[in-house]
Amino acid sequence: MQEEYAIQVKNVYMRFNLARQKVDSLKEYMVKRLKREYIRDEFNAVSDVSFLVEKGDSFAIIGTNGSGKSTLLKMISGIYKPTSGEIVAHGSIAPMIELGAGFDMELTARENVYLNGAVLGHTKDMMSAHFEDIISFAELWDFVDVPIKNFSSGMKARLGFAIATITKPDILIVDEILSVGDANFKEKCEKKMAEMKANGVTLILVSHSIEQVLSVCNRALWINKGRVAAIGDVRTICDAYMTYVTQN
Ligand SMILES: Nc1ncnc2c1ncn2[C@@H]1O[C@H](COP(=O)(O)OP(=O)(O)OP(=O)(O)O)[C@@H](O)[C@H]1O
Repeated sequence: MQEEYAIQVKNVYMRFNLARQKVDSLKEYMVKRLKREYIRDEFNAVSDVSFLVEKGDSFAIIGTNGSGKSTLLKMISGIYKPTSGEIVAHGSIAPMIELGAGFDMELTARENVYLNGAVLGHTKDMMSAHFEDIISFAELWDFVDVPIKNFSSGMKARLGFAIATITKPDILIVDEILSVGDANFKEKCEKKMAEMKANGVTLILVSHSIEQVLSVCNRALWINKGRVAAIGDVRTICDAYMTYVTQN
């Protein structure tokens, strides 16, 4: 793989097993399995997906509900191992994928900054050095010693985004979670993403807001039923996707 690429995804598949019937106990499960009555449906959430993200690109992944966007992001972040295929990433990755991932709901915002920092591979000193900036960006000074189980989803997203971006990753992966933020926070995040972009950070963004995708990204992948529908310049791909959505 050539070094100008931040991420290479090659012929990637992700297969899930779905239980067809409800089983209430382990005993019932074992009996059904022995009798071969327990049937599982296998399906590919992602099928034969290949693409390259160049260093410094802001790359959007768009598609309808259930098309495989989050599954793809989880594989790129190393949360899921592809069933087959290969993913190579050059550089450190900060994933902001699931709201609250890397957080302990019983701990305070202050404690979670250190916990989440450790999950992302950063030292305590590093997190202390950035602590004030993180809380300021998230605008959470009034809640810094409150357990985050009492936070709204927008407050959790603010904290997660502030931690993920303060540590200057090479590749920032942002899933739909920004959608829970209010208009002011969304604007702040977009500004921050633009600043990171200017500093050469590669961004991968999943969003249902075509407006946001067009304002933040330069390239896009449209994924449909787990397969690549189209890939290229952001405007061309968004136009094709919007035409498809309005016709279906
Ligand atoms: N852990 C899992 N086990 C089984 N099926 C799963 C799992 N995670 C996702 N799926 C299924 O895989 C498909 C793709 O899901 P995914 O969350 O990647 O879609 P998405 O494009 O991110 O959707 P949305 O826009 O609704 O967030 C869906 O049919 C979903 O039900």
